[in-house]
Amino acid sequence: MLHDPNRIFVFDTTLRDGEQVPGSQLTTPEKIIIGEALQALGVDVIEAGFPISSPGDFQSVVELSKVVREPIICALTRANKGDIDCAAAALKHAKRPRIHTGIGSSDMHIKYKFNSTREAILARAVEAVKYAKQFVEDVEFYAEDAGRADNEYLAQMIEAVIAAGATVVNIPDTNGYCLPEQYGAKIRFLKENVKNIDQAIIAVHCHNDLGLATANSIAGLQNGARQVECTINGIGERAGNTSLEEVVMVLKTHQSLNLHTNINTKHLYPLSGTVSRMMRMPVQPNKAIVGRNAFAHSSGIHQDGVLKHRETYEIINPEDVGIDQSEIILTARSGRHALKHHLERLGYAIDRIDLDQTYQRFLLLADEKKEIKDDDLLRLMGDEAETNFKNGVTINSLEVTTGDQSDPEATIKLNYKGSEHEATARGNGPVSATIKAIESILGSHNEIKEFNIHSIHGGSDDVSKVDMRVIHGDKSYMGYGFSTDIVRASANAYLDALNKFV
Ligand SMILES: CC(=O)SCCNC(=O)CCNC(=O)[C@H](O)C(C)(C)COP(=O)(O)OP(=O)(O)OC[C@H]1O[C@@H](n2cnc3c(N)ncnc32)[C@H](O)[C@@H]1OP(=O)(O)O
Ligand SMILES: CC(C)C(=O)C(=O)O
Repeated sequence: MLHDPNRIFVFDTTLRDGEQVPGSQLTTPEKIIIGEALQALGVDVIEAGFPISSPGDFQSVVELSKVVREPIICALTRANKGDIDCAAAALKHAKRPRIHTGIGSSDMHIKYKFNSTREAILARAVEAVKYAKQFVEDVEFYAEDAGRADNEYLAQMIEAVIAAGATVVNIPDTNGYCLPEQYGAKIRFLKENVKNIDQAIIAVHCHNDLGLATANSIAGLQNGARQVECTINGIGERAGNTSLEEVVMVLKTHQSLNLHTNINTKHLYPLSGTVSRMMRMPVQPNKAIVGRNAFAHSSGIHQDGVLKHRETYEIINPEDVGIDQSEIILTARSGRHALKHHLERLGYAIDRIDLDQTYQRFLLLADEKKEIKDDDLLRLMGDEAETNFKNGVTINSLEVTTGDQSDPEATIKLNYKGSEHEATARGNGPVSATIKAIESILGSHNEIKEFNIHSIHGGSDDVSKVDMRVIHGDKSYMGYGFSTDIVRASANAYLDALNKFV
């Protein structure tokens, strides 16, 4: 029934299973932003919510259905009429609606959750699919806890729900229990033993309780499943779901699997950041594909290799997932090649430096600090004073008003081109007001790519250190500023960067 037998349909459930993470609940406008980004990413199905669960979730499915028109919009239900009625109502504006209904299929669920029998549960499954079919053509059935279900019984259930009209049959490893070989064999068993299986698409929906969600999903796809259910950053109930970016990049990297998706992988990293911020779920630094360290190299042998030929230590081109470039992080485990690379990047003429001697001094500093940043290198090279304010744009005074009753406002007096200039500006915070005031005097706007505030010792009365990367033309300049006032430290950092090119 599929045009392309090797095409994998990506079913994203960030807004439903992902949103089951405690503290990650989204508002309707947030769901719409993520939904539109998922559409741009190229997912085939968006599971938008569980409409019966709350009026807010119902409304989110309604609103998302109105504006996100390309992917199928799916709503989850239990196997009962009330849930299905509610999902059908929530999907009434969807261009391509799908109801996702289902029930537990393992003896554990049948006995303890439902206090029921296999026969009665199978009958409820069929009834739910038939009922959902009265509202929409596209009905997906989930056999909850299929990972622990008896394969013979599961096959009977799947055959019955396909006969009742299910277009997609989802075989969830709800508790992340299976080994990849077991899960792959389960999908193969269904392919071989369910008579009408070719009338539906098999979906894999794996949880990560043993860290096997991606491996299990791939095993399922290798054995005949053609829809993968996943979430951005792998978020979801308990240890999470299969991570969309992982499964997509496995398929892209291993062309020999001969399976492909419609995902525009360059959107993966930006969308990971959006989801992380909106759901208040930081991405672990070593997370595959989208973690901060996924393309960061910090040990000398690796750094040397990457600098000589990126692919010695990178199986994925960071640009393919929307990351500008890999990072070479200087630590006490770095070698001369990495140090030279950073010194050259900061504009030092390497032929005028005694690299061995600099490297020894670098190691002493690196043993004291976990990471050597640009400002540490500048200080190591004794260069900071030289670049700081060398073109003479300096601050004479800075007054800032801020609070929660009006927009923050900054008035700044700068020494610029031999005379004093004053400007006032408003922003969404005191730092943005100050930067805008500086820019109105200098008559230029520069993008700030990175902006970090650190306290040196830790107290609220501490000196803050601000570093920022300012983009000017096709170059970027680091700026550093210090002050007990974070706004003043930010202004100092901005001017430090500006003075390198003004
Ligand atoms: C594996 C998954 O991720 S499934 C999705 C999980 N997501 C959620 O649960 C979030 C949304 N859930 C909710 O908002 C609420 O739990 C609701 C609205 C669905 C139900 O709330 P309540 O009616 O108060 O029931 P509660 O959640 O306490 O218990 C679940 C009931 O549903 C039944 N049930 C559970 N799964 C199913 C199913 N697939 N089909 C039919 N009934 C089911 C349980 O047996 C229990 O019924 P009982 O009251 O007869 O014992
Ligand atoms: C609702 C189903 C698909 C689910 O989330 C699970 O079984 O994990």
